[in-house]
Amino acid sequence: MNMSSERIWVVIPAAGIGSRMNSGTPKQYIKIEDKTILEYTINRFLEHSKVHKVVVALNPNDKNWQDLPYQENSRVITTKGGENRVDSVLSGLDQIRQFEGTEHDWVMVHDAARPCLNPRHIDDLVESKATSPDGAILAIGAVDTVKIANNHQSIEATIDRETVWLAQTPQFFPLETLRKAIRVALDSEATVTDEASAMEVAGYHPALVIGSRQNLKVTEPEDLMLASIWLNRGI
Ligand SMILES: Nc1ccn([C@@H]2O[C@H](COP(=O)(O)OP(=O)(O)OP(=O)(O)O)[C@@H](O)[C@H]2O)c(=O)n1
Ligand SMILES: C[C@](O)(CO)[C@H](O)COP(=O)(O)O
Repeated sequence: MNMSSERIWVVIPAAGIGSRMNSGTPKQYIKIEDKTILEYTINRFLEHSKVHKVVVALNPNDKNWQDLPYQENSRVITTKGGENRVDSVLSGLDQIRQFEGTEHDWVMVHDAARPCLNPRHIDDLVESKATSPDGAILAIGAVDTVKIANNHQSIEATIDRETVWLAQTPQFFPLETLRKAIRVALDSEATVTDEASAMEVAGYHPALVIGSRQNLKVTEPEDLMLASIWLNRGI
C-alpha cells in the first residue's frame, strides 16, 4: 500500500452504453476469455503498487456490476455515472474528495473500454509527475496522412501529421486542479471529451507521454478481435 502523502487515485468511467458496439451487452461487460473488459481494466490498476484506490463510475441502470468480484474489495469504490463521459469522471472526482482524497493527491482517469493498457505506461505516467506539474496523458502519433474534411466529406486540407497526437487514457492530473478545471470548462459550455481538454481550457499544458496502439479503446465490433489478441498474449 502506498503510504506517501501524495496518493494516486484512479477513476474509471464505465457508465456508457457502448452504442457503437451494436451489442446487447454494454461493451465494458463483454467477456474476453474468462473476464469482462471492465475486470481487465480494473485489475490493471489494482495490481499496481502505486495505486491507492479505484473509483468506478457506473450507469444508474447497470445490472452487471453486482456479478463482478469487487463487492468486498475496499480498494474499489463505485459512484453514479452521468449523462456524458465528463459527468461520470466528475462524479468520480467528487466521490474521492468526499471520501478521503486531499489536495495533495493525484488522479489517473482511464476508460473502462481500454482493457489492454500495459502497466509500464502507468509507470511512465507516474514518473512524468516529477517533470510535468500540469499533468500528462498517454498519446500516440499519427501513422497515416491526416486530412481535414469539409462538411461534404471531401478533402479540405492535409495537415502536418508530425503535429498530430491521438489522445489515449490514462490521463494523469492533480486531483483538485482537474476537478476545478472540469467544473469551469462545463460552466463555460466547453466541449470536454477528455480530461486534458478541460485542463487546456484552464490554461494548463499537460505533457504527452508515448502510449501504444495496444492501448486501443474498444469502440466498434472489430476492436474486440484486436483486444482479444492482446489480452490472450498476456500483458
Ligand atoms: N456517460 C458516459 C459515457 C461514457 N462513459 C465511459 O467512457 C468511456 C469512453 O467512452 P466511449 O468509448 O464513447 O463509451 P460509450 O459511450 O459506452 O460508447 P458509445 O459512444 O459507442 O455509446 C467508456 O468506458 C464509457 O463506459 C461513461 O462513463 N459515462
Ligand atoms: C478519452 C478518450 O479516450 C481520449 O481519446 C476519448 O476522447 C473518449 O472518447 P469517447 O467518444 O467518449 O469514447
